[in-house]
Amino acid sequence: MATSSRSVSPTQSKANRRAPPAIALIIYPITLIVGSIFSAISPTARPPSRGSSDPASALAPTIAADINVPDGHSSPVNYFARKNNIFNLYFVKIGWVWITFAFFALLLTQPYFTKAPSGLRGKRSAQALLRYSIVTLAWFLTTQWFFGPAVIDRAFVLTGGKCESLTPLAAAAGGGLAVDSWEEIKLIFTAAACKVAGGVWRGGHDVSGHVFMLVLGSAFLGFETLGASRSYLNVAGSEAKAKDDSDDDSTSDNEDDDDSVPIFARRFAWGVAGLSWWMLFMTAIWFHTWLEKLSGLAISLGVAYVTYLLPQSLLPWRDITGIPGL
Ligand SMILES: CCCCCCCC/C=C\CCCCCCCC(=O)SCCNC(=O)CCNC(=O)[C@H](O)C(C)(C)COP(=O)(O)O
Ligand SMILES: Nc1ncnc2c1ncn2[C@@H]1O[C@H](COP(=O)(O)O)[C@@H](OP(=O)(O)O)[C@H]1O
Repeated sequence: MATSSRSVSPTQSKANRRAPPAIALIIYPITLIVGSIFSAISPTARPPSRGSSDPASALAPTIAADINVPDGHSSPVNYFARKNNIFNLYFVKIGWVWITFAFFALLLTQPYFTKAPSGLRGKRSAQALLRYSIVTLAWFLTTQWFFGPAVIDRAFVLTGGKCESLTPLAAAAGGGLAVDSWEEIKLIFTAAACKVAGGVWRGGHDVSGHVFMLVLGSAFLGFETLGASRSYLNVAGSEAKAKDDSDDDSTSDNEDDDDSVPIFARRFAWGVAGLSWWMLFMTAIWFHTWLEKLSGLAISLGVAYVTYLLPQSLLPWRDITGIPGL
């Protein structure tokens, strides 16, 4: 890397001061640590069979002891420990739809985009769309498809995991899959195909898709909303100052400006980010091992770093992706 791109010019340091704060990301490890500690010490979260004498307990999932056992296998005491809780079904399981809606709501309503000086408007929107594309591509490759099974599924198989408790008959009947031998079923090797075929995805390192998606999605919305809000406050502040300074006996032209739509869009985006955080906390308490949560967190923070923090120090990258609110 050229040293010149790392040296900090006055303009750059001013830009960095206005950039979204990296320290905000600390909320994610804290959430996972607090959730995991709670799950280890709470009597409701800790099943009686897994006492402190079990040396593996620190690495094991808690009440949902086998997270990949199909629904109905156990009846957790807490509503949020159920896989079929309404927030999991209609919010997390289609989480990228909510994140996409919230992002486009910002893009179409925020003065930072809609009231930008001509020339800047297109650039800001294109850079925001690029940032959306980067995080969407990362989400897509990690959880949905990576030239075949997703990164998460490949990691699971590579670390020794497989689809168990599955008979070819059950597979054909349960999933309607055109397979007639166990070997053929194993070839499918995605968590979704295994579940559809009535099997249990067991054995390997199961990176938490929930942790990955909820951290990435909420960080993305947090950075974008914060950027748009800061810019809004600056614009509003300077407009108010200009208004004060001017000779103002006449009625203001701005009186008919309606801020309710941009404000609603920002609240909606914060709402999606906030609910994502809450579901992350629930995942931290009720699902997965420490290590599986950590790997989901590491991948998502890596993507957030490349998209939002690297541009603060690497000028050529900043010129491409931009920084929200600048
Ligand atoms: C100029 C803009 C271009 C954008 C595209 C750029 C490149 C992106 C490349 C491909 C992306 C294609 C799809 C983008 C679609 C965006 C719209 C949608 O959100 S449709 C998808 C809806 N699906 C979801 O939201 C699923 C979310 N759920 C999950 O990911 C998983 O359930 C889980 C990870 C949360 C948990 O996994 P599980 O195995 O436990 O279920
Ligand atoms: N906060 C949450 N609420 C409900 N279920 C959750 C959850 N976090 C994880 N799970 C469930 O735990 C399993 C593993 O999740 P992941 O690997 O994505 O983190 C998934 O089960 P299913 O795949 O049977 O739905 C998922 O639905």
